[in-house]
Amino acid sequence: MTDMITIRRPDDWHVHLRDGDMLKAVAGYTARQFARAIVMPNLTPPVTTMEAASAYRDRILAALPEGADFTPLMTCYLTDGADPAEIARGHAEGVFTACKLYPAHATTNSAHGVTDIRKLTGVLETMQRIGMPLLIHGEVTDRHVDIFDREAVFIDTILAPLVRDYPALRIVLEHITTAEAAAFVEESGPQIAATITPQHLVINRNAIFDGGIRPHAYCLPVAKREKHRLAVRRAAVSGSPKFFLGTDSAPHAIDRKETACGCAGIFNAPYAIESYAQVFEEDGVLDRLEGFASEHGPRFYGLPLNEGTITLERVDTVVPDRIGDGALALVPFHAGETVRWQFVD
Ligand SMILES: NC(=O)N[C@@H](CC(=O)O)C(=O)O
Ligand SMILES: [Zn+2]
Ligand SMILES: [Zn+2]
Repeated sequence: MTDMITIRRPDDWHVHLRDGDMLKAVAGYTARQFARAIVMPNLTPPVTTMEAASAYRDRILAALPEGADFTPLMTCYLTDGADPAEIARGHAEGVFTACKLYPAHATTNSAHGVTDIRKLTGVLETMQRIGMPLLIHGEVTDRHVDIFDREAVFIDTILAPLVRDYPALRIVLEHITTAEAAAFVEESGPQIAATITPQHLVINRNAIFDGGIRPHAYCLPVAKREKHRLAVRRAAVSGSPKFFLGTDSAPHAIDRKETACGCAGIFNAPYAIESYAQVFEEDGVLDRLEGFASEHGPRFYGLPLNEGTITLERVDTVVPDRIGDGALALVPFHAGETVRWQFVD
C-alpha cells in the first residue's frame, strides 16, 4: 500500500530565480512544485522600477518549461532613493506585490540596499497606507556584531522601533533563524508574519563545520544553535497563521560556493516540499503542512488560495549530488541524502 498525501497547491513566498542562463536552469524546479512565488529582486542591477520588474517577469515566464502553470509575484528592491509614487503605482497596477528591504551589504547583491531606515519614511508611510507588504532581510550589518547575533540585534534595534512607528505596516520577517525572531513574530499583531526555509528547520550551525567547512550549508542568515532551530521549527509546525513557507532557494554556481570566499545561499528548490513534508511528519503534524505551505501565505498577502492540488508519496528518494551540467551545475540541499517523500504531481 502506498502512502500519499494531497494538499492544496503551495506557494513559495521567498525565492531567488536569478536571471539569464541560471534562471532558465532553475525556474522549472520552483514552477513544478509551487503555483506562485515571491521573486526576490536582488539581481545586478537590482529591480527597483516598474519597468525592470515587468521585464524580469517576462523573462521568468519565457524561461518556464512548456505548459508550466506558475505566477511570479514581483518585488521592488528598496534603495535610499526609492520613490513612494512609483511604488504605489507599481502596486496599484499589479506589478509590485511587495517591497524588499535589504540593509546595505547584509547579503548577496545588497550593495544598493538601504543605509538608514529613516531614509524610507515616505516609502513606509505610503506602503502602510496602501497595505503593501514590506519584506525584510532582518540582519544588522555592523561587522562588530557577532554574525550569529545579527538577526536578534536587528529585531531589537530596527524592527521593534519600525513596528512601533508604523503600527499598520504589513511586514514579513524573511527566513527567520532564531528563537528571538519566532517569539517577536508570535507576540506581534496580525500584521507581522515570517517565512521559514527548509534548511533552518533541518540544520543547525554544526552542519557548516561538519568534519570540514561545508559551503553548501552556508546561507544568510547563517544557521544558528540547535535551540534556535528547535524554536523556529516549533513556530513552523505550530499551525499559527503568522508563519509560512518561503524556501529562500538561492542558487550559486559551484565555483562560486566552493572557493576561498564562497557565496551565501542554499539551492533547495528541487526537493523543497519533500523537505518540509518530512519535517511536519517527524513532528507528528503532517495535517498542518497544508496550512503552512498553501494557506497562511495567501491569507497574509490577501490573495486567493490556489485551486489545484499536489500529491506527495511516502517513498525514499535519494537526492542527487549535483543537478544540471557544466557551469550551471548546482549542489542541492540534502545532496546525497535520502528524503522520505517524493513530489508526484
Ligand atoms: N539567503 C542567502 O544566503 N542568499 C540570498 C540572499 C538572501 O536571501 O539573503 C542570495 O541571493 O544568494
Ligand atoms: Zn535574505
Ligand atoms: Zn533570500
